[in-house]
Amino acid sequence: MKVFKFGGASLESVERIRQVAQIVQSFPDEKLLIVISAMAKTTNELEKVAQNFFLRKREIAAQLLFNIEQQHVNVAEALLGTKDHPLFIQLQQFFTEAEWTLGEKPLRTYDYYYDQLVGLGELLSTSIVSAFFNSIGIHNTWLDVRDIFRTDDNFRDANIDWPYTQRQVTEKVVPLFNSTNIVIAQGFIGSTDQNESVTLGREGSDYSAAVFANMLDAESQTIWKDVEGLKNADPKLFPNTVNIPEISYGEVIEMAYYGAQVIHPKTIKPLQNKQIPLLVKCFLDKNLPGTVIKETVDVKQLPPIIVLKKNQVLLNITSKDYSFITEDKISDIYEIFHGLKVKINLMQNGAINFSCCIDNNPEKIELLIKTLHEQFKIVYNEGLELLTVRYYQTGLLEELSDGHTILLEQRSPATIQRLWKR
Ligand SMILES: Nc1ncnc2c1ncn2[C@@H]1O[C@H](COP(=O)(O)OP(=O)(O)O)[C@@H](O)[C@H]1O
Ligand SMILES: N[C@@H](CC(=O)OP(=O)(O)O)C(=O)O
Repeated sequence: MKVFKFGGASLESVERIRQVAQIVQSFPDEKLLIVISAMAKTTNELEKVAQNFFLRKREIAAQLLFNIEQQHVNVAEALLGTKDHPLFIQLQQFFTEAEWTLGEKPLRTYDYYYDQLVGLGELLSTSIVSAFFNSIGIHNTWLDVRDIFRTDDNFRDANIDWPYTQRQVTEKVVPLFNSTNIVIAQGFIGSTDQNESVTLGREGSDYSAAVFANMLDAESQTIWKDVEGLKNADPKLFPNTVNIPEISYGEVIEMAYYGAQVIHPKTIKPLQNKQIPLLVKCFLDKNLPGTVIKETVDVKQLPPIIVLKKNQVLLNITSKDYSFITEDKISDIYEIFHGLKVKINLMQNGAINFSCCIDNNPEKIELLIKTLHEQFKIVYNEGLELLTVRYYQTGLLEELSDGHTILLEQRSPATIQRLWKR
């Protein structure tokens, strides 16, 4: 059994979906559990639907939803060559359910409504791909992953109930492979014990695939991307990147921790626990070697690994009476960050101040500053970038930093981080 994951970029257009079909066809007789994300940009569009609904701008929300419907119906029609197919009834049902949600008064939290609306993207994309595959002879079974992945009600970042979900996988998913070679399921979503839809965090489909791989004891998980494999930096941000043929789980966890937006940070643990290799392959050319992520790889083989996080904010936190920032105060500061679920990307403390760098997330930052302000004086600086280089070399570091004003720096033998203003 292999687990495949196709992300939004691979479903960007009718042509790309046909390319995905060709990849799947090149694995005849394999048992494949295929996890699929929403078509490119759909999740962002659905977020706008949720925001407008919550702001009680129902007409705008309904119009945005209608646009998404049109776009999906067009793709489905282009792939199937007809509108006379049960798929269109299924799509209609999904949209009717979303319209019911839009008809409600938003009495519960934003995160709850977000999850009821935003997971729609994966239900649509999987239904379309499944129907298209069946129409061209790639026989498969469509699975509603909300019947399998049981989570808590931590909406927008739900946690999987592993024992319950494992039982569901064993009792409901494994038997499907007696009558089909291919099962298609949604990434990113699950459901609570009250049958409320949840999402697992943005870009969480890699993680969904890893949960399946773990629970199915898969021989490997492959994530199909628009890049030749895992590279030493994001090729959209840096020229002259190189492909990394082999890298360890630990190193990928570090990359994700520092903000590399290529593999979801939660993906590795379920795979590492069962020593399942993670392959990163290019859907544009499946013959490229890609990257193998496994337990041990000699770090001497690795090039310098570069991660750049944009849109950072530096907070300088000082006690109001200029007293020392000692352990008790640091503990208060941590509690505030933890309570508001704000991740610190870099921190440093001096005698009377504590500096830290966080993502500029407008949803959270206002409340964070307000809460910190009750005890501390806050100065903040926006529009910054955080560079992390592992296995750094001086020449490269100076080249990358050239012309930038460095506001904070931290280094260990393996890693350097620099927060700068361009
Ligand atoms: N170190 C890296 N190696 C390769 N790609 C990277 C890296 N860091 C960031 N990326 C970006 O990840 C993108 C692919 O991931 P993503 O857009 O999330 O795909 P999908 O949504 O289809 O799964 C690439 O186009 C690339 O710009
Ligand atoms: N569609 C969701 C989940 C996901 O993982 O997408 P992708 O595989 O395209 O990053 C998102 O955009 O967050």
